[in-house]
Amino acid sequence: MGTISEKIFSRAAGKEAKANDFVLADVDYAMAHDGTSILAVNAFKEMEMEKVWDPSKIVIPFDHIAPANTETSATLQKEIREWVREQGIPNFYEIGEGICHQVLPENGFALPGKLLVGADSHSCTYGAFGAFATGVGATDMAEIFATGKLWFKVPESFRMTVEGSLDKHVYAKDLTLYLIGKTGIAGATYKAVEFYGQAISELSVAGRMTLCNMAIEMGAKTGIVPPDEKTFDFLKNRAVAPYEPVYSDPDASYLKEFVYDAGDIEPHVACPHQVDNVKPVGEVEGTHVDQVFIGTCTNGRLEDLEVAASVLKGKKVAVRTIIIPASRSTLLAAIENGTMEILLKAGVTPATPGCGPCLGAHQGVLGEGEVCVSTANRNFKGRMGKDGFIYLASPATAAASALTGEITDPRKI
Ligand SMILES: CC(C)[C@H](C(=O)O)[C@@H](O)C(=O)O
Ligand code: SF4
Repeated sequence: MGTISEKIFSRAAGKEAKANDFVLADVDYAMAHDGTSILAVNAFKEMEMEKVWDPSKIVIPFDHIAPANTETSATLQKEIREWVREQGIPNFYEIGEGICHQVLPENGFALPGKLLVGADSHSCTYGAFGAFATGVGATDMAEIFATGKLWFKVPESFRMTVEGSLDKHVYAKDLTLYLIGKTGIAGATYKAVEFYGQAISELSVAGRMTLCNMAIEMGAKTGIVPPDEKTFDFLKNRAVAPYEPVYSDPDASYLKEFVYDAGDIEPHVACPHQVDNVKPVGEVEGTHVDQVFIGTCTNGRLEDLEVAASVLKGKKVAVRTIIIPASRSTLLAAIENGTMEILLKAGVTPATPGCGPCLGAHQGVLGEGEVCVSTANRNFKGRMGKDGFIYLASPATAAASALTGEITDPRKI
């Protein structure tokens, strides 16, 4: 019978949908942020549309260059705010509320069985809740704004199982980088990757978000973790609508199945300039570091900040270290439980919840030849400054490297 994707598309298209079918599907929630909504809004206006299909289903967070860094971005943001007001879109999140991929789950939009589409490639993050969630371009988003529908080719699915438990000092990010290293940046192109196994069930909700966030980095259309009690607990008092969890059938058909052993996974880093250039941290230990960045939609959640604090507690960073909580509520929680104080005393520089320097626009871009250990999801050439070098790592590895000024195995701190 069906995979999770086939089942979600069957419901959303109102007829049985199988892998490779083309379907016109009803989108449950649509997201566009300050970086992409202006393009979508312009395309929407060009279509001579007046009203969006359903203002309550559209979510607009301001996170990418927030607060604005130039007059141009300030003016574009002003135009989006005006459009949001005109359209009566209630789910608008101002600068400082956080990164779109944190804001949607926290506010209960990322729900099992739903179809979510975002004008951002890391919208696959919501698959951590058993949704089918994917990124589209601005003109597709304009189509959704207008009609609430979009054409999809139902993806074929991969089944990735990670058996056993991760070691104590190995985190969701290490697991994710390991899987991307095995699959390659194009190894799962246009596939939906379903994740199974003990190591996946043992991941926290935040860890599952880290994993699904980076599904796109193996080329996947989305990554999906089947929802369980942890998911339902997280959604209690948050879900904006009733939802129905969807699971694959025992005889569902997968294009490929992969089985990995969590015991084989150690701390990993993705070396410049490609996300699948993944190595165990030991192979690059000692590499000089100029900046450490802990944050983003991949690893800016409370547990990530807590891990960093556990490494930095009572010590001082040796290089400039920027820490950006993924959302206002993450920042508040980190203040309330003392995490923020530990980090500040260790010498880190905080910034407004949002994307920060992740996309190379502001708040910590790199100088020529500089090296950054970052907890983000992309390390392409030019990503954080045109001649910078980015090593992607877990918050533990990033914090350990901040203490020494060189890439450091967190197990040795
Ligand atoms: C700006 C936006 C379109 C982009 C994306 O889609 O991923 C950004 O979030 C990124 O991570 O590069
Ligand atoms: S934090 Fe980085 S990867 Fe995530 S949405 Fe923002 S720019 Fe994109």
